[in-house]
Amino acid sequence: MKKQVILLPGDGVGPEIMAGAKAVLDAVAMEFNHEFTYHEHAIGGDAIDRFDTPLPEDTIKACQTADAVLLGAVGGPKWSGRPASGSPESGLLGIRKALGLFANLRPVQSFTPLMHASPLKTELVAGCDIMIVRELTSGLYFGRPSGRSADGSEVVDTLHYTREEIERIVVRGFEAARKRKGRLTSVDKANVLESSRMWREIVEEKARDYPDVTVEHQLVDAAAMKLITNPRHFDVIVTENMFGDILSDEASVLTGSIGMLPSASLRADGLGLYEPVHGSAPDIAGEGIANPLGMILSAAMMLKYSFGMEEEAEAVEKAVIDCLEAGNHTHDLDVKNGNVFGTDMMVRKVVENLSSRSITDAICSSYM
Ligand SMILES: NC(=O)C1=CN([C@@H]2O[C@H](COP(=O)(O)OP(=O)(O)OC[C@H]3O[C@@H](n4cnc5c(N)ncnc54)[C@H](O)[C@@H]3O)[C@@H](O)[C@H]2O)C=CC1
Ligand SMILES: CC(C)CC(=O)C(=O)O
Ligand SMILES: [Mg+2]
Repeated sequence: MKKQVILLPGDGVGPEIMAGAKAVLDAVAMEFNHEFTYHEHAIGGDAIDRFDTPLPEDTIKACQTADAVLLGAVGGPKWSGRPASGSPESGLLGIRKALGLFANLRPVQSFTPLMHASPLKTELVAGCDIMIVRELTSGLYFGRPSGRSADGSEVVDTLHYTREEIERIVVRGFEAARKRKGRLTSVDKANVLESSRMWREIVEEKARDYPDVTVEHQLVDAAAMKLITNPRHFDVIVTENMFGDILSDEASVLTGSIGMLPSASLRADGLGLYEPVHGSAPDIAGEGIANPLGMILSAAMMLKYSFGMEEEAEAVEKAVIDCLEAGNHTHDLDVKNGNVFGTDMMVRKVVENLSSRSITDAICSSYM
């Protein structure tokens, strides 16, 4: 199959891990006889520096006509003085909105070789497998008004939803639960927020169409606690944009590192943008030590969700697990034994599990 992928490396560790995902996709293309072509475009701080805007028109146009988009990360201290509306992060919010990517899937699973890398007890973490379904193009990150008064003494952000926006993400949550263990936890703050009350009503309405799914409601503060005290309780979590953002970083602790978590941001027709859950990690950028696995697993999600390449996606996931089982890891994973590798060597270990020695050498020599 021929597929055109837009690469948005962005800032900080973004370009370092993007190179790793591309190497893994090159291995998949060779092994499964596909042709992936890549076009790189600017976003975030990189786009501010080069084009004076965090989201150039050209980037939006390229993404709109692509088969899928891969994104590294945006942001960093270099651009921290800018107003929210011109920040690197606004470029990311902007591309999600421009492409209509309302459904953000964030799978969180505990990997057996990393069980001891989590600060949580192994008996709590073992067997965790959660899918966070986060609403991505509305809610608190997009509501208007948002801003500061002229004299600087007042600020406002707005949590706004239409019925249709809640319905479509709730349906995604039910659909995901139906394909998994059949349990849906809707997370809200209905004891305080009007938006959450409507969210709850809609979940109850949609539940009638999914008698095979067991539904519960949890308040977000209690859900944050239960994610740590009883993570295996959860199957699918469906929630508002900011709640999902916060809960997914928290849930990453179950896996041992935020560097492990991938995500897919999807539109109804299957167009997707794939990115790791973490940010640009400015504290380690340029050191060549970032964990590339969240980015690589995001590329696996692209193969599955945008290209329908289930077998190829499973091959990448297996290559990652085999790499970890061989004792390989990056510095962020607090594993006692084994080899601590930098980004490039970790990528090579994954590519080795997909390809012959000569192909691995060819791919990695051009990339490292
Ligand atoms: N999707 C995106 O592009 C996101 C961007 N950001 C932006 O990133 C910048 C930094 O934000 P932070 O709050 O520091 O969050 P962060 O996720 O970038 O980093 C948090 C901690 O996790 C570590 N970390 C993150 N990714 C890692 C990886 N792949 N390997 C090893 N360690 C890793 C970092 O070194 C840091 O100690 C900010 O400008 C923020 O707005 C934050 C979250 C998401
Ligand atoms: C705009 C982003 C920085 C929000 C975020 O942290 C995320 O999507 O994970
Ligand atoms: Mg986040």
